[in-house]
Order: sequence, then C-alpha cells, then structure tokens
Amino acid sequence: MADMPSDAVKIVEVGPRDGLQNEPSDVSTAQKLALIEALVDAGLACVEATAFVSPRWVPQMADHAEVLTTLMRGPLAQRARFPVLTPNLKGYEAARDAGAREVAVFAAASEAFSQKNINCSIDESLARFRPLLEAAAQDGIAVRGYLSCVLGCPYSGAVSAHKVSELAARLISAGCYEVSLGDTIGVGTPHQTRALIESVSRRIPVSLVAGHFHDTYGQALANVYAAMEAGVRVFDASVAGLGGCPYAKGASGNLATEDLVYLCQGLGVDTGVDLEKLVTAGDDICQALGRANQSRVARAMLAKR
Ligand SMILES: CC(C)(COP(=O)([O-])OP(=O)([O-])OC[C@H]1O[C@@H](n2cnc3c(N)ncnc32)[C@H](O)[C@@H]1OP(=O)([O-])[O-])[C@@H](O)C(=O)NCCC(=O)NCCSC(=O)C[C@@](C)(O)CC(=O)[O-]
Repeated sequence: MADMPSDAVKIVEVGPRDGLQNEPSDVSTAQKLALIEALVDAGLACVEATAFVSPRWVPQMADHAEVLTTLMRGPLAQRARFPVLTPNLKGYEAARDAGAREVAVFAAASEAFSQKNINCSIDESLARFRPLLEAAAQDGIAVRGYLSCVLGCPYSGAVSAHKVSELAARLISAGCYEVSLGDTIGVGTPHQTRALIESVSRRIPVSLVAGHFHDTYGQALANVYAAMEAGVRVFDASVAGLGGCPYAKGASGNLATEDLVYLCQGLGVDTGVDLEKLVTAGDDICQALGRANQSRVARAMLAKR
C-alpha cells in the first residue's frame, strides 16, 4: 500500500481491564498484578489496569483500588502508564485517591447500549463526565474517551458514522485528549472502518483518534490495517485476545496484542514490544485461567517452543 505508515504505533494494552472484566473464573489481585508486570516487562508502556465501576455491575473489577494503589506505589509506575476506567465522579475520585494519573470515560454511540452498559442515555453520560473532566483538569489527570458500538450495536443494529463523528467531537471538546472508537461487537469490516475514520477525521484531527477492535467476526486486524491507512496510530489490544464486554452479549475477545505486534513488525512499524515476552505473558495468564489463547500468533509461536 502506497500510503502505509512506517512510523511508530502506540498500543494501549487493555487485557487487565477489558480482558478480565467479564472473566467467569476468580482472578486474584496477585494474578492481575503479575499479568500487568509481565506486560510492562514485554515493553507495553500503557496498560489499562482496572475499572472504578460499581462492583455490583462488574464484580471482577472490585479490587480496583488495591490494584491501582499497588501499581502506583511500586516501581512499575516509573516504567508505564496505568489508565483506569471511570464512569462518573464517584469512580474518578476513588481512582484519584488510589493514585491514578490517567483515567478513561466511556460513552456509547448507541442509546440502547448506553442504557445497558451505564444505565443512562448518551446525553446523561456526557453530563456525568463534565464534573469529572473539570476535576481531572484541576488535578492534572489526563482523561481518555471511549465511544462504544461505533460500527454496530448489539441491541439496535446499525450506527451512523455521522453520530459517531459528532460524539467523538463532543468528547474532545469536553476535554478528552483522545477518543478510542470501539467496535464493541466486532461487526465492522475494513471499508466501513476506513469510511468511519475519514468521517471522524473531518471533525477532529486523526491524531486524536484510537482504534479499539474486537475480533468477534475475525475482522479486527483487517480493521486495524484500514484504520492505519486512514492515519490512525493508536490501537487498543488485549493480550491473548482476552475479553469481551459484559453488556454486549456474544462480544468475544478483543484484538490480540500479539497479533497486532506481529502485523506491525511485518509492516516495519515500531511498537516497542518484545513479542516473545508478550507471548509468554499471554500464555501464563491463559494457563492460570484455564482458557484457550485467542491469539493466532501466540498459538503459532508457542507450538514452536
Ligand atoms: C455507571 C454505573 C456505576 C451506574 O450505575 P447506577 O446504578 O445507575 O448508578 P447510581 O449512581 O444510581 O448508583 C448506584 C449504586 O452504585 C454506586 N456507584 C455509582 N458509581 C460507582 C462507581 N464508579 N464505583 C463504585 N460504585 C459506584 C453508588 O454509590 C450506589 O451504591 P448504593 O448506594 O446503591 O450502595 C454502573 O452502570 C456501572 O458501574 N456500570 C459498569 C459498566 C462497565 O464497566 N462496563 C464495561 C466497560 S465498557 C466496555 O467494556 C467497552 C469498552 C470501553 O471496552 C470499549 C468497547 O469495546 O466498546
């Protein structure tokens, strides 16, 4: 491709949060911390560590304060950033008190998903973010924005690129430094992805856009490539393809970080990640959880060990 990039791609590793939030088995705080350490050792410089959401809604993230406090007081805080999800001011304040330097708010491009996921309309969610963003600005804490269901909603189907673009622009003008566009149920295909990014880029600079793809229909890596062609340089991914959203039935794992790193290596694009170490980190957590590794690259590399 003539316009493919050769510059660096930034990876936001979301395995410890997005990957584990829906995990049915118990994952101890020690296991989460060991995973995060292994990911940082593999070279990942930004690891979404947990979510300050209601433990009644997402029990797997109930140890959020312990996870973040341990990270921020320990040596890893010098080597990586650990953003955390915060749906409202209450979550933000708890995250800040646990030492957060970066948080992420999450809205949806679909009303139905917004209600199921955070129990409010899209407008209400943006209103909830306002005091959070004001407090974060005062505290010097960076805020990332997520927009879910940008290529389709599990409850209401198609989602318009116009609406996604408008909401992405609203998140940026509210104070988010970047918007991660989430294909929450992995239904998007590359031409749609490219058209969406082009539409969003007419409202905000493409340098403020990240891609968050799920591999439910096997399209995640193809969508990454299409987004790269459209200028995106930040991608979320989850080690071993762990994950799925508890409020999007059938939304299987995220794009596997190993697969993303392998693609980037092949394109001559730097990620700063040691693929061998990353594969080991993914294998270790899969073995600990007794689940299959969803990364094809990891499976291929493990078979050769
Ligand atoms: C947003 C709420 C809290 C609203 O939940 P609600 O019930 O509407 O909230 P509320 O304000 O009415 O409060 C109800 C109770 O929750 C408590 N509460 C209120 N806020 C918090 C908080 N921050 N932390 C802890 N507790 C909280 C609050 O104190 C109260 O406790 P009570 O008085 O009944 O004992 C709830 O709906 C929730 O926690 N939802 C979780 C949603 C979630 O984590 N979804 C998965 C992540 S999003 C995702 O995966 C998509 C993404 C980002 O990866 C991108 C993509 O793929 O698209």
